[in-house]
Amino acid sequence: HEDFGYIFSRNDSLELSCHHEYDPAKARIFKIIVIGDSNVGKTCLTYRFCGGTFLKNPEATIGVDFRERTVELDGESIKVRLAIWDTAGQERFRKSMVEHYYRSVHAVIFVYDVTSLTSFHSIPDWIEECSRHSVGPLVPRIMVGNKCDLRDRREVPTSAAQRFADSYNFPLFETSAKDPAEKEHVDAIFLTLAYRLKSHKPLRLKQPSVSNVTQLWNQSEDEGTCQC
Ligand SMILES: Nc1nc2c(ncn2[C@@H]2O[C@H](COP(=O)(O)OP(=O)(O)OP(=O)(O)O)[C@@H](O)[C@H]2O)c(=O)[nH]1
Ligand SMILES: [Mg+2]
Repeated sequence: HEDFGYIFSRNDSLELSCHHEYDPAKARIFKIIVIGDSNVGKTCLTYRFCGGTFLKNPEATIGVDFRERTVELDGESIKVRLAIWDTAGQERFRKSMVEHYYRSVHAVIFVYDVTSLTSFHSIPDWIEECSRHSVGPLVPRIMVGNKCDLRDRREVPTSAAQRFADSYNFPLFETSAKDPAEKEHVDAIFLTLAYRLKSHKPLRLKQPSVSNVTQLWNQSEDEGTCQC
């Protein structure tokens, strides 16, 4: 079937029927797309979250790579399956897939490379592509600046990225898929999104404990607090 979202839901029900302890009533699956220029580290970030390690020598993504991780929220009471679409940044490897990327998407992660101003300046184009594909305003969007481990090569100051993110009302995170010390932070970024998707309402998030994180949910005053 052409629609990969459909394949996901079929696999989902297959697996659900094989695992008796898995309560389908408590399992929800969300499609998250990871978008941004080629070479910003989308594959390494998603691999870090789903595989737990830094992927050495990744190849440019062709079309899309699917990754998935089930996370437990609120202790173990709620299981959420994150179906992560690691998209291709190179135009020639993505053009036939773009419609599939955006179909029935639940959340969008825009990634840039903090050592590449060009990749940061591309973000408006990615936002524009997203809007063109009728992704609704209620679909959460976040921005991630990757490769923070390359401190000497930084080209995108946090302050500029934060101003930009604020102007779109996006939370901003800066992290590194490579730095092992950032592993928990990468988890926290995806968990943040999972909580938001689960609750279906905007959340005001606490500043994560990792010091070089910048994040904001610029939401209204009457919102809850994330537990991560
Ligand atoms: N130093 C450093 N290098 C990274 C980091 N994340 C990714 N890289 C490197 O950046 C290069 C590109 O990483 P990918 O994850 O393949 O980039 P991508 O965004 O998936 O690229 P496309 O698939 O072409 O869109 C690789 O050489 C990675 O080793 C990071 O956090 N720090
Ligand atoms: Mg890739």
